Amino acid sequence: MKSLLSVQNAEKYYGNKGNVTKALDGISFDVEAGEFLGIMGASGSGKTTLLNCISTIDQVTTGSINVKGQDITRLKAKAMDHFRQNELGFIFQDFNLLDTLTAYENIALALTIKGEKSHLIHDKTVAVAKYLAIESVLKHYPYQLSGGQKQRVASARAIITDPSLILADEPTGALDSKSARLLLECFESLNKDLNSTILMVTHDAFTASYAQRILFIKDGTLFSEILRGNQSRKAFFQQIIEVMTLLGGDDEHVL
Ligand SMILES: Nc1ncnc2c1ncn2[C@@H]1O[C@H](COP(=O)(O)OP(=O)(O)OP(=O)(O)O)[C@@H](O)[C@H]1O
Repeated sequence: MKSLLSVQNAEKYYGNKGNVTKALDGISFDVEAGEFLGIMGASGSGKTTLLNCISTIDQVTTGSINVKGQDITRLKAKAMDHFRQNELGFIFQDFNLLDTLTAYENIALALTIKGEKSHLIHDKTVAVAKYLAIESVLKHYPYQLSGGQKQRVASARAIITDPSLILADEPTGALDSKSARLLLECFESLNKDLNSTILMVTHDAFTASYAQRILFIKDGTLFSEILRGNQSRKAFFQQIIEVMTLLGGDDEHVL
């Protein structure tokens, strides 16, 4: 089966002669459609750089990144916009909601920009909101929402266009543990019920334990990979902690 995402020998250098940082050092991996993949690693290991290169916010120095067979490192500006709009959904640590728009308007924005018919926008927005249990707050502005509600609005916004790939960067970073659990259960059902492909960067073992597979990155390269398989989430959590210990650090440093 062909991969949805294929990263091959990706290298990324920052800086210039005499002052070069190698943020990605020849990393390669594949993600199948319908996978829920976690990416972990110590601070500075290259997680955000990797996510930024996949999302075309940044560009690899060498190597290729294929999404649905298309090398996205070679896209021209217009094709890149199209790729971002149609293939990707973004979820950020700090929500990135527009403060002057209601939850409904935030969620519907991508469809509004696309020029979809308003009844279709309405039906889709309400359906997605119901799915994420935020239907009752659709008329609220971001300042009227809890952190957990904000992140579920942001998640609704990310999935409303049915993207091929959902990219989440520390999605639970600003949430209390109850809201984090609720959000991760939403991710789990998105992945199971709707077959959404999720790529989630996190430093948190609890958050990562909701993924099916985890890549551990060290110094811009792949250090280890573990699969949840049939084991319970708790057992997987323990396995994650063990790899984090091997990576060299405690909770505070390995992340
Ligand atoms: N724009 C930049 N210019 C120069 N160096 C950079 C830039 N962005 C990242 N780096 C460097 O690249 C390396 C990888 O950084 P990156 O932000 O990808 O790590 P990370 O794993 O996401 O870290 P964290 O968990 O702390 O967010 C680090 O050494 C960082 O200092």
